[in-house]
Amino acid sequence: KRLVLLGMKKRGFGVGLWNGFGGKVEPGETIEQGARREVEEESGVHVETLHPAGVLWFEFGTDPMGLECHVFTANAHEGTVVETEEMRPQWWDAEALPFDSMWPDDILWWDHILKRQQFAAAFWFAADQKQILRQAVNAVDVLPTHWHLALKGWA
Ligand SMILES: COc1nc(N)nc2c1ncn2[C@H]1C[C@H](O)[C@@H](COP(=O)(O)OP(=O)(O)OP(=O)(O)O)O1
Repeated sequence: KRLVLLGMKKRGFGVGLWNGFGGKVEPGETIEQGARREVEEESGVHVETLHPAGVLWFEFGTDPMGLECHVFTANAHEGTVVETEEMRPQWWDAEALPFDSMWPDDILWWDHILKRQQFAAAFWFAADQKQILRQAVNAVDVLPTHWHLALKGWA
């Protein structure tokens, strides 16, 4: 059985939802370095090797600011998983994630992760951040580097 570590977000954006570990990239970091740091800050473990899995674009209502989110997977970690100020961690069966308590886009691309198929997706949410009004999910051979720009002529 494949297990996946998710964290229950205890504060801030997405509070009350199970999610992967992540956050904003800091100045001077690559996206991958930012992902590694966020995993460490939020779960206590070090993940040396990260596999790029997908890229997501989110927009909310009429907010002109979108969010580009890069999804990585890791098959191994060093250290002990701990609860942190931001996340309460729990292992889940990869085939039975708690989608009812996750961001609503997750169920729409998770299958690509299970199949190890890279993907590029975009979701236009209502202003309430709950309902998805429009979506596009595509398997890709090569992950786009500037997804939010590339998708202008795509979705
Ligand atoms: C809108 O749909 C989303 N779906 C999924 N699966 N994940 C999302 C969605 N919107 C945001 N996220 C992810 C992206 C990040 O991994 C977290 C949010 O990160 P956070 O706000 O905690 O960023 P930090 O830099 O850690 O913030 P602090 O400075 O407050 O620690 O959710």
